Amino acid sequence: MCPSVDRLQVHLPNMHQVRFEANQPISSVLENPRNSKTILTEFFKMNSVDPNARRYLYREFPDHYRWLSTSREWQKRKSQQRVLGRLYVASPLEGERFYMRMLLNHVRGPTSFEHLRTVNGVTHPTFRAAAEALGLIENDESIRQCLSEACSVRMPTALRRLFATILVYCQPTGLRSLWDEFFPYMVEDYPTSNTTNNCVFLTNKLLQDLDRLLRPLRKRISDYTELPSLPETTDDIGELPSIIEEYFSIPVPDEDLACVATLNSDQQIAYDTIMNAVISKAGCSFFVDGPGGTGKTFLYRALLATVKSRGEIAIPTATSGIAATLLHQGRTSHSTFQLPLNPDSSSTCSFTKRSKTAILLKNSSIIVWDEAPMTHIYQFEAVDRSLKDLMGNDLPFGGKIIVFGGDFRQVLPVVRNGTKAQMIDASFVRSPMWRHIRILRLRENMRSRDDSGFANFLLSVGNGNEPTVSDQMIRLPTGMIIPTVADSSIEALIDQVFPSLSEHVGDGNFIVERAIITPLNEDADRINNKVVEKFLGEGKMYYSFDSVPEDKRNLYQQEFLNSISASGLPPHALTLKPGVPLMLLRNIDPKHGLCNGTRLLFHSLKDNFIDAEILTGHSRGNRVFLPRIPLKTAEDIKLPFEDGQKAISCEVEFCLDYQQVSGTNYSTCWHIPP
Ligand SMILES: Nc1ncnc2c1ncn2[C@@H]1O[C@H](COP(=O)(O)OP(=O)(O)OP(=O)(O)O)[C@@H](O)[C@H]1O
Repeated sequence: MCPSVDRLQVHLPNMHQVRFEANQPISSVLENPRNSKTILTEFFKMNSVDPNARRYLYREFPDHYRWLSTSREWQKRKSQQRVLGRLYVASPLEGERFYMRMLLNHVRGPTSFEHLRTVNGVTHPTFRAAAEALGLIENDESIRQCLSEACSVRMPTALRRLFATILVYCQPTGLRSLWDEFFPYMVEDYPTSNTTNNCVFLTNKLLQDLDRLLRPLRKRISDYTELPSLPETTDDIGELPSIIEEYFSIPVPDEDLACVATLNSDQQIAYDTIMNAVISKAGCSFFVDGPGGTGKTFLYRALLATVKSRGEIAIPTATSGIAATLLHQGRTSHSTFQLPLNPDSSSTCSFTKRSKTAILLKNSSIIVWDEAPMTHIYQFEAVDRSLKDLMGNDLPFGGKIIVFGGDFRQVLPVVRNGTKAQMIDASFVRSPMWRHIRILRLRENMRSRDDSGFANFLLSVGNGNEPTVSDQMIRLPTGMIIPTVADSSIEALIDQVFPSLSEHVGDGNFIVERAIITPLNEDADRINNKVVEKFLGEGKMYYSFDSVPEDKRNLYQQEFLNSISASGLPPHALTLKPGVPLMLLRNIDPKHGLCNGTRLLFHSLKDNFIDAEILTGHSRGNRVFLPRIPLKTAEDIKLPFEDGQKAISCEVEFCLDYQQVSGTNYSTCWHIPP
């Protein structure tokens, strides 16, 4: 019974229920002013006279105002009593009432039905149109609008990438008309051909470019039959030698080659040992073991650059997309080996012996696999089986030179709801192959060279040497703790991590070096909102469109779906301002630097896509456009319905990855004291 619940009417103008006696003349019923006052109309009235009332949504109103049924009016609540407001249900089949209810759940302080239909100064004829203008419902035209808005920025490269992303993730209908409409904008930066058939030249060039963008996403332009087809002569880019040609067409970065000259002593020993194996073609596997910051990635870059500059193939891969972006031409291990999504003890990789993947693997001199401790044992076994088969060699991994690397102190394979023992059992060290692997150790923390206290503390936590206080909690050194200050601890934390934020708006280097890490989405959302408030200017709210497939009876109300904060999905309402840092939550296009964990800088406010600049990885500095993408919640997530779908408004969240707590990928790593 506590807190009490007030039910709130939801009715269209003059469509509310009125009670009257059977013998009452209808004219007296209509003339009685009491009958035209409802909980909703009086909510509007209160908003028009009391500025304080405008702070609340309709459903929040009963917590601050009390409905007096005798006088039929709202009155400011004096007591601290907690009251919940619940709006009566409306089904999408009811049309306008459903959309009005949706608006009531998002618009604060409406003063009339007409005001509720007004978005950015425009009064829309229907509630549906208003909900659409506010970005609450998906529009049949949304993909077209997204592309046409993107055209106005006049960045054909980003536009072509956006078009490829839409092809893969958004399943657009009427593809041919989208192509026809946006073709001129996508080819704007191409040189014109002197040949008579300039249009054919531009079409083929665009098709080739799109095909190149689609390949890493495992699609081909020919999969989209509505589009013009790529002529035979140009469609053979992916034939046998071309994959190797493509590999060598990208030059070795000078800064990676320069790493070789500055290796520290541990790195040098590891480098020499591995290079000797490469030169003598002695098939063996290594594991580069080093706590966070000891220069594992630095060593891989040196190795990969040296091998490639010798004219040999070096394949860089990593378990997560974000680690892959740190390596030149790096791809996730899923994509490199075409690993099954849910492998078991007898799985193999899905590439065939004649595929391009197989050609590249077979001809490679070295494979570097970063973040190996995060990979499930079955995935290593699948790669081992497939490489043995490919190479016709029974040595571990078919006799290939593989350099695994990572840090077992960081993240082990994720076994959802698994115990510690299950996670350890799923890890590489439990594989029979582990005993064939030669361990190379890196010990000097290169990231915290000027802060040995922090480096030692981190190592002590990672090695499990730090004394626990109770419940396996460790005591943080006082210097790392921000003292609790009544209600403003979060503010103090934000000021510490992002000092003088307003002076650094748009400063990618400042932003990318700092982060606040928190294990719960709920806290991340709360902190994000506070940080975004500190940025100057008006924000733009991006909403998700949430739905449950097959929910024909509309069992799940919008506000319930909107309130779910599922792992891996951004919040329903995401406020962004220019200069705000973002983090991508999906592997959209790892090859071009867009993967789970990529950090971006939000550029400008657009209604239908996010215009941002990549701040991390090899694609740093590139501008990208991210459309709305349909996403599903994970299948094993505990929701009261199966197969829940959450089509989210955008892919980004200024939120922080909590996977790397002990890895300290960020220079400042603060823990919020409990
Ligand atoms: N020999 C070196 N000379 C100069 N700088 C180095 C050297 N080795 C590593 N660094 C620098 O130290 C920092 C940490 O290195 P790196 O990212 O390679 O560590 P890591 O072991 O891969 O860390 P993590 O486990 O957190 O991913 C980087 O900024 C890198 O450029």
